[in-house]
Order: sequence, then structure tokens, then C-alpha cells
Amino acid sequence: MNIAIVGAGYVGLPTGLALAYLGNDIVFIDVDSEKIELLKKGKIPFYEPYLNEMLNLTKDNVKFTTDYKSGLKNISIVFICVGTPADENGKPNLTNIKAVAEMIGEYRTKKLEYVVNKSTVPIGFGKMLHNLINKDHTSKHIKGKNYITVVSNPEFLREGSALYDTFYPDRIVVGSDEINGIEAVSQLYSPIVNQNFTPPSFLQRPNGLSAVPIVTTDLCSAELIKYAANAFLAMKISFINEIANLCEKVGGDINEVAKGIGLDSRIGRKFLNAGIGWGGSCFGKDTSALIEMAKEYGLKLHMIEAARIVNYNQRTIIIEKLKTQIGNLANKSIGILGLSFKPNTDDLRDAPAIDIINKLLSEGAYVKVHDPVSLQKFLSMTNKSNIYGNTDVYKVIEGCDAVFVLTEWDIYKELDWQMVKRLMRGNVVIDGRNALNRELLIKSGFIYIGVGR
Ligand SMILES: NC(=O)c1ccc[n+]([C@@H]2O[C@H](COP(=O)([O-])OP(=O)(O)OC[C@H]3O[C@@H](n4cnc5c(N)ncnc54)[C@H](O)[C@@H]3O)[C@@H](O)[C@H]2O)c1
Ligand SMILES: O=c1ccn([C@@H]2O[C@H](COP(=O)(O)OP(=O)(O)O[C@H]3O[C@H](CO)[C@@H](O)[C@H](O)[C@H]3O)[C@@H](O)[C@H]2O)c(=O)[nH]1
Repeated sequence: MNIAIVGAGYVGLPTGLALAYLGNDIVFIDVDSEKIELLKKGKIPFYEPYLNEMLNLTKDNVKFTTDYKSGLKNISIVFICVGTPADENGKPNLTNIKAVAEMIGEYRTKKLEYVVNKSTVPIGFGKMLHNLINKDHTSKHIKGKNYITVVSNPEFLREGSALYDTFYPDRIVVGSDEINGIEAVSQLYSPIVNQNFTPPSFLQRPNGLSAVPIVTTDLCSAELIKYAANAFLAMKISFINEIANLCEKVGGDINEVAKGIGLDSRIGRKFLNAGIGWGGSCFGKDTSALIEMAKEYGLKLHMIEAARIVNYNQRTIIIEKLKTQIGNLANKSIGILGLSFKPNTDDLRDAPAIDIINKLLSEGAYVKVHDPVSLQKFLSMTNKSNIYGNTDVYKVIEGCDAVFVLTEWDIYKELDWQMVKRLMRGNVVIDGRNALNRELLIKSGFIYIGVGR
């Protein structure tokens, strides 16, 4: 199958490379010429495990271009994977995806039959997309173009395990109001649904996985499934964080509580890790989009609103905890270990670290930062004075009054705490992800502060 992937980002690249690995010919179309040039040279423009290896394996089946006209030649399916960031009112900004629809409308050939949307869009957008793409079809000037079926195929991959999640998803959702769309996209995914492909060495199939459920549904339901899934996960994290805050007051260890409730199969242990809360490109923007969408129908989404409040409060509470230990932050040196919103990614979108750093700076602290992959990206984004970064974690720790761990990268779990103790000026370690060995730190002479413990 000849497939175009529009948007070579965190979603588009893993999706396209996986489809190429399964035997399809893929053209990536992206407006970012720098990104396309890097990809043409075989370089992945951001950090995501195994994408380099996958690009190497599929290089004969993939092409990269900024040009829609040549990109869409001979293409029968287009996947849309462009960003839909929140605008200043918390609503999804649809400028990119509307521009894509215009370009597809303009440059599609007779061969093009299906447009599959993977971008997260407001409920009902698929219908609008259908009208935008097919607008010539209903006019007198069909210009040799044929009718296009729109399909919603929301994406559930997690950054940091994007390829793994693409090959071994919990489910695949395919929504369309036209049965041929559902059939064509289901067919495309059949190697994954039936798990009848030979996995690359770096992506071993999970034990016991023999088939992946596929949910076929209408356009609107597919679009809502995406938002509902993210909202539920976001609420689950905020729930455990709220219980963690209670643990701190009444006594108790949130890890024990999470274990105790997580063993109930109706609840499950996943996404019950307490800490500084969620960040990233999705939970924040998607919960806000859902709230705004519901408002348009006169509905208030109380639980999702509460989840957001709890989440963003965690970023303040953690600083209050520091202040109870070391008092006023003016002229204090504070180390930040971890900038990415979670490990195994360089993504800094809505990263809790950024808010926490800004709050520390606003209170007059001197902030020293480290991250194994996103340090340079962070430093190039910030124009603030009073920030020092170094790729050597021990140089960052040196002279600090307190150190925060904000992303649970393995290297922080494996620090030489004796050396850290010698290097620091103070002795406060704030574990924003409950990732460190608390007993070891206390034994090494630190004041250890976790979340809900
Ligand atoms: N990042 C995730 O983990 C994730 C997971 C599931 C769903 N999603 C959703 O998928 C969509 C894409 O997210 P992402 O994180 O991959 O974004 P991204 O910013 O990493 O990538 C989007 C790409 O689209 C390109 N682009 C923008 N406008 C374009 C245009 N008019 N024509 C061609 N290319 C264009 C950009 O240059 C960029 O390379 C969003 O709607 C997001 O909500 C993201
Ligand atoms: O128990 C937990 C689990 C996660 N997090 C935090 O939650 C955020 C999001 O984590 P995760 O969901 O693993 O990362 P994303 O890559 O943002 O993936 C989410 O958002 C994507 C974009 O929509 C969806 O496709 C995925 O299914 C959904 O998990 C991160 O800051 C994590 O640190 C916690 O605080 N506690």
C-alpha cells in the first residue's frame, strides 16, 4: 500500500515507520524543512527509543518531503498526524490540521481513497474534515478527483515507548461513518491485530500476546474515546496524588496504599504512581479541550476540572515542602535532576520541571539543572539568568542546598549518594517521583522528602 504520513513528529514517525516495517511504502510530508532534511540524512529529529534503528530497517520503503504535490502522488491512504496544541483558551488549535485538509483537497489524485486522522481533534471534527476534503466533489468542478472516506484512528502511544505501543497496543480504534473506511483501515492493521509479523530484535513481543482487540465504531465515538481515555488516566493520577497528600497529613505510605488498592482488578496498579503529577503534550491539553468542548453544550465536567486543579497544585506543594526545610529561597542553590516530563523522552511540553523552575527563580533561587537528554533543548528555550546547566550530574549537584528529582531517569536512582552528600552544601533531597531508595538516603544522612510517604 502507498501511504502518506502528514506530520513526522512523535506520533507520525513511529506510525509511518511501523507501517513501513509491515511492508507498506511510506512518504512522510512535513512543513518543517529542517526536520525533513535531518530525516533524509537518516537522523531522528527528537529522542525516542529505537526510532533510529527502525528507520535503518525501513530506509528502502520510506521517503521524506515538504512538498504535498509530489508527496501525494500515487498515494491511496493519508494519515494525518499533525499537532493540535491548545490555544490560549484551552481549546484545540486546529490551524495545522485545517491547513493539511486544504492541501489534501488541493493535491490529492484519483488514487487517494482514505484520509485517516490520528491527531487528537474535537468531537465532530472528522465530519468537518470530510467536508473540507471533499468540497470539490460536491461542486461542479470535480477536477478529476474522487470521493474520499474519512476515518478516525486515534493514537494511544506513550512517548518513550512509542514503537512498542504501536506494535503491541492494548487496542486499535477505527471509527468511520462509512463501512469501506473501517474495512480498509482494519485491513491495514491486520498484521498487528493478528500479531503475524516477525518483530525486530529490539521490540520483543510481550509474553502471551496473540491478538490485539480492534474497536470499530463511528467517527464521533472514536474521537471521544481518545479524550475519555486520557481524561480517565489523568484523573487516576490526580486521585492517587490527592490520597498521597492525605497520607502526609494522617500518616501512611502512598506506595503501600497504591499497592493495596491496585491489586483490586477493578482498579489496577498502573497509573497510581504519586508525585508531582502529569505533564507532557497530551493530558493537559486534552483534559482542557474536553472541558471546553463540554462547556459548548452547557455541561461542566466536574471530575476532570478537579483532576486538573489537583495536578497543577502538586507543582506548588513540592516547593512549599522545600521551604519548610530550608526557609526563604532567596540566593539558595537548588538542583533540578530531570527536565523531560517523563523518562525516555526529550519532550518538555507542559513538563512539571519548567513550572517548578520558574517558581524557584521567582523566589530568588539559583537553579542548577540536569537531564540526560533534554538539557540542551531546555537551555536553548530559556533566556533566564540564574540558571546553570551541565551534562555532568555531579557538577549540577555540587554546592546545592537542596536537590529535586523531577524525572525518574535511571541514572538518578543509581547516584553515588556518598559523593552527593560530600558535594552538596545542604542535605535536602526532594523526590518528586518517589523513585529513590528512601532508606538508603536517610542512612546516608539526607533529609528525604517524597510524595505521600
Ligand atoms: N505525542 C504523543 O504522545 C501523542 C500520542 C497520541 C496522540 N497524539 C496527538 O497526535 C497529534 C500529533 O502529536 P505529536 O506529538 O506527534 O506532534 P509533533 O509536534 O511532534 O508533530 C507534529 C508534526 O506536524 C508537522 N506539521 C504541522 N503542520 C503541518 C502541516 N500543515 N503539514 C504538514 N506537517 C505539519 C510539524 O512540523 C510536526 O513535525 C496531536 O494531535 C496529539 O494530540 C500525540
Ligand atoms: O502513575 C503515573 C503515571 C504517569 N504519570 C505522569 O503522567 C504523565 C504522562 O505519562 P504517560 O501517560 O506515560 O505519557 P504520555 O506519553 O503523555 O502518554 C499519554 O498521552 C498520550 C497522548 O495522548 C496517549 O497516547 C497515551 O496513551 C497516554 O498515556 C507523565 O508526566 C508521567 O510522569 C504519573 O505522574 N503517575
